[in-house]
Amino acid sequence: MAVPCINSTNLPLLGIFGPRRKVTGSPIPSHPPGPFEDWLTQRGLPPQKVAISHELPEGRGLVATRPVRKNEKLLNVPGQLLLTADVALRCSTYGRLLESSGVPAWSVLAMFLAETRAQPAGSKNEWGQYVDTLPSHTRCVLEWTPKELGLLRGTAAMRAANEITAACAESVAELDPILRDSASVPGRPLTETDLRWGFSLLLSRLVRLPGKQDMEACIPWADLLNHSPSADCFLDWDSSSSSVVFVSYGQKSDTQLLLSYGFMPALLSNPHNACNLRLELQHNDPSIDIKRALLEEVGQTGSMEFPLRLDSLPQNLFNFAAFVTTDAPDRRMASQINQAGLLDKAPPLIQEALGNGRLKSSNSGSPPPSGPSPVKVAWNRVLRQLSSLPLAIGELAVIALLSAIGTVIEQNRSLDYYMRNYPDGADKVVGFVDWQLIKALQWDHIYSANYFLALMALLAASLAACTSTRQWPMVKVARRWRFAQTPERVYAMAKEGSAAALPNADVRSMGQALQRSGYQVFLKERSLYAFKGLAGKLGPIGVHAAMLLVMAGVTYGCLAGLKGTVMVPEGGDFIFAQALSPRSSIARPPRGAGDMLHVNSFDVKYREDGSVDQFVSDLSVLDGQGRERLRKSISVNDPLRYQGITAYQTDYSMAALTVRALGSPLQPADGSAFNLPMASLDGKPGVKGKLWATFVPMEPPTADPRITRPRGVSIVARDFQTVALYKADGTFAGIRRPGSQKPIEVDGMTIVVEDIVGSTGLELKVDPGVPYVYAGFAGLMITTLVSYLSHSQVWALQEGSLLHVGGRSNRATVTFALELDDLMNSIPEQRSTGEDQRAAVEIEN
Ligand SMILES: C[S@@+](CC[C@H](N)C(=O)[O-])C[C@H]1O[C@@H](n2cnc3c(N)ncnc32)[C@H](O)[C@@H]1O
Repeated sequence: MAVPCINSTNLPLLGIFGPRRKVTGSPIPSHPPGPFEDWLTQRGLPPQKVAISHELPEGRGLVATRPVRKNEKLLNVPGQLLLTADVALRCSTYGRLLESSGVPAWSVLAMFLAETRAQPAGSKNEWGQYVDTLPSHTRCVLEWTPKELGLLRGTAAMRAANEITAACAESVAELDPILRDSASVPGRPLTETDLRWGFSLLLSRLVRLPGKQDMEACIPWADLLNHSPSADCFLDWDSSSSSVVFVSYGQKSDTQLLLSYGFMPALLSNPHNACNLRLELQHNDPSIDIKRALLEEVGQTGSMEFPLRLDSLPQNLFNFAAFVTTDAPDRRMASQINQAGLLDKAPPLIQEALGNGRLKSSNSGSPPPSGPSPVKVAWNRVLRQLSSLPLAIGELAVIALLSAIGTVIEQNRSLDYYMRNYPDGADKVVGFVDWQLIKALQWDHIYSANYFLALMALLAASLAACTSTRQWPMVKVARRWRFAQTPERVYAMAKEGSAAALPNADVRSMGQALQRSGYQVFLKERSLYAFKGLAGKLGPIGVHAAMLLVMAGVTYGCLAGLKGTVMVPEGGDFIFAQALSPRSSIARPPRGAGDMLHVNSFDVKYREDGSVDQFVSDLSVLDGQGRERLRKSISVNDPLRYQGITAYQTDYSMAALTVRALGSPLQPADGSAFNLPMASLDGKPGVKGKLWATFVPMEPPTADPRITRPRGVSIVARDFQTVALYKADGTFAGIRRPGSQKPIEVDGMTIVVEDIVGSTGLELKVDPGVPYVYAGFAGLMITTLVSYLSHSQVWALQEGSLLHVGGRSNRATVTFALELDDLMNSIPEQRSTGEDQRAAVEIEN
């Protein structure tokens, strides 16, 4: 007699051994044997220690009829009582159709149950007696109305319910052609409802028998055993009297029992009740990349699901939680995530895990590690906050905003300038910007304002923190040689990459091929690890370093630089040091600051249409002895550079008007030309744009107190091309081109405008940060390009004549897959050795 030997620890339905512990309960009467028991006996069921009872809280079930010893066999079910798919195919009217359709075992059984149920009484097949005892409803999810299903909305059970109903619908659809055929068979034609009943019966009764290669079967008699979550795997019983025989259907959660079996254990009575908890790496974790890389090494991803049960917690949940929360992830912690098992005592572990983030499970036997010092924890926290991406983006945004303000508002001008251009009161620029606000917020020198410099320092700290907490550890991980010791590891490492098993291939040939393609190859016995493009991992660090260099250069330039503006008339000169003022107390004048700058000439070049083309100053640098050290004509965007000092052409002015004015008391007796100083009318009421003016007196100065304003001709110039002359009474007299020698008679004077003497406006700068800024930008360009290099890794493991190869790349994955394909194709095929052939024969045998 074949006995289905079922162990309840890995089996959904039955246990056949006695209980591990006693339970108490009132004796429950068993049912007197009826036709079903007779049928069972006819089919070889031996006398049992249990009997059917119909008066159980769970409905029908089995009760023990005498005391059962611990580990005693409880049920003996003969082989001919197993209703398997093979048996069903043999007994079914649709056997051939079912066989040729290739539907799975559970569809065959569902069809057979439905078919048998539909057969008319008296002409049922040999399993009719059994099928007639089956309940017409199981209350499993397949019988729920859409409204009832809707109650699950928003719960994890909804997904499971959908999966079950979808699987059933798919199976029913597969059986549809056979259903249609059932109309031609004697008896009632089968409907989808019949089939669904069959499937719902199987959901609650089908057993998988591990001892019989996981064969699926319905087992009359044994399938009358009810489930108890506290059955302690096998049975609950009362040794004193007939007791209810319970079996554990397996360590099932309430949801599983509700959906598949149509009942729920009493609240909190099911220690196997579980709900899945998903833990993920935190997106703002500065170590997220390194953690991902470490998890990949151990074949995990950044997200894991853990079944939470009332009685125990999965050990690796804590190890994963510790890994997620730690500031110092390492390989050892990552490898502990794969530790299987359950913890019985969770709370202290939880505290420790979340307290210091470096928990080891109590099962490991060793005392928990002491953890990092509070200073280190605080330091790590600061680093983590600093390296947060949102913070860095915020810093950059504020710097960009302040830079925009600095671009719009002229920098380092006089207070007078700001008072004139940003008046207070009703004329505030854009309604709120006035000179007081500009001064208060240091917008007149925003790039050297203390808060701007502090912001730059903060950004620098963010970049440095990101480099040390994220990028450098990533490089360290990438530099490690990681050999795969099993084929599974090869394929796990190559996850989302390319992998293949090459027959008759040699790991050394693979190594040579990789080497030829520029990989660095490491071979350890049968295992190979190769990589290239490590620079791609270093690139981002270089980008950060270059940005830091640029920022350091800018800051150094701001603090240690000197600055000044001068307006020098043609022929005039000045000593650099006199015009330069330090930007902070640490600024030192450069070596050439004691030398002199002489303006040989200043010229304005005009286009044909009269518009200004360029301002050109011819400058000479003279040393203490008056020797010319450098001469250069500078123009806008083409400055003079001398020993760290840069002189830019930025402005111009009119210094004097050279005239001859016959009739004026200023006219020298020899009739030669003389200079009249010109004054800027910039900012005067009614004046727009640049305007200069001078005055030619008609009379000598008088001591008469009644004459307060001398009389004379006003000459006004907007550019170097023309001047306008106005009579003493203010009326317009005429226009003249300087140098045209054309005289004009005004108020009794004959005036000839010879020339306008210009002044060149120079901006002087000493910026010791410039070399660093340039170097930083050069580095930025190079490292940005380097960052785009792919970091590719390949693993290979020799297993007999089979070579397992896997690889992945962080960029250009398609190109990498093609490259790896080509490499694998290029490996010469090895002839199998005699040993390999022997091994193959043994396996076949
Ligand atoms: C394998 S059968 C057990 C025998 C079943 N009571 C019968 O009368 O045929 C599984 C079904 O029994 C019922 N059942 C089993 N254990 C139960 C329990 N502890 N509470 C309520 N119903 C239970 C459920 O309807 C379940 O779908």
